[in-house]
Amino acid sequence: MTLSVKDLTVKFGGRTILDAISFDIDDGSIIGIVAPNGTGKTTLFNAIMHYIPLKSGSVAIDGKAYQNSRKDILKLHKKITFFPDQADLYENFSGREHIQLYSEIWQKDTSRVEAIIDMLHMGHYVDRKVHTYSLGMRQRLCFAMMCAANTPIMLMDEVMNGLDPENVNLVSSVLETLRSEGKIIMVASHLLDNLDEYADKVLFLENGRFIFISDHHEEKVSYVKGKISRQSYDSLGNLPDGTLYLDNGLCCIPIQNEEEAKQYFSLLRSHQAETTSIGPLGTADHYIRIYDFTTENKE
Ligand SMILES: Nc1ncnc2c1ncn2[C@@H]1O[C@H](COP(=O)(O)OP(=O)(O)OP(=O)(O)O)[C@@H](O)[C@H]1O
Repeated sequence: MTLSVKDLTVKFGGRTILDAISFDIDDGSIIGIVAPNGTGKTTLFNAIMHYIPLKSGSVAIDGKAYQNSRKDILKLHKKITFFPDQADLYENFSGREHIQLYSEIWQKDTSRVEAIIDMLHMGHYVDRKVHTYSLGMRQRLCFAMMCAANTPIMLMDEVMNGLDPENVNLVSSVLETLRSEGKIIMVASHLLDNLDEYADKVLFLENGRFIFISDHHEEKVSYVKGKISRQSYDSLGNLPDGTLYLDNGLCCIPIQNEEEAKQYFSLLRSHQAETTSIGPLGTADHYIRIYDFTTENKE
């Protein structure tokens, strides 16, 4: 299965939020979408779902484009689900009733309900009414509802919101299981390091377009990284092309081999660098590089 978005443009009151965006995603993929607040991540999901009527561009699954008609939208929603909004939960229903409802509507089969509850460790609270749930409990319920709908394409907006580290790990591992079952999953998230753990690619949105794609399957340049003051950085002397000094004080020096790694590691340490490490640039590093306009590259 392939989800194809072509030339998608969305404007609100003359302001362009998405500017002729195009991409294809094949099954068995998790794609992260990152950008600062208010950039257009949710708008992209709303447009794919046709919650916003498409005026320009198309959304197709396996080459079939879906129009704005009620009939087409119903067909589309059988294949794609959007992470439920916590505000849409029924306060006087139990978690189990929500999971059953989603299973009935999308799959006409409730046989997986118990397995989903076990998988997400919800057994101790799922029979209580939703109005007694904490933020994290509600979030896990919303995720369980998506698992119950079990559509081939899943749009996860801020899926990790309000989850503690243990539950972030749990939901991350379930996302990986869903990918291995062949799902297409898009995750808009501000948990940047977490995306590095499971996303196949991370797309960076700015001014209505994806301006950078970090492909986790491509071979990456390795860097020696360390946090140092601007003053210390300026006194480091000649550094290789491609060295970055990010606005959070992280100095990233590209290395070709172990010898260079040792050389620059010692150099950073001798300049009182904190938290030195070696590795490729992660999503968080790219985020600072891309969205912080005071970032400089050293010649
Ligand atoms: N229905 C709407 N009418 C007018 N403007 C809207 C509408 N929905 C969103 N916007 C605007 O579009 C821009 C993008 O909003 P969107 O919710 O897509 O951002 P986001 O990247 O998901 O942000 P966040 O990280 O805060 O969730 C914002 O400036 C927002 O105010």
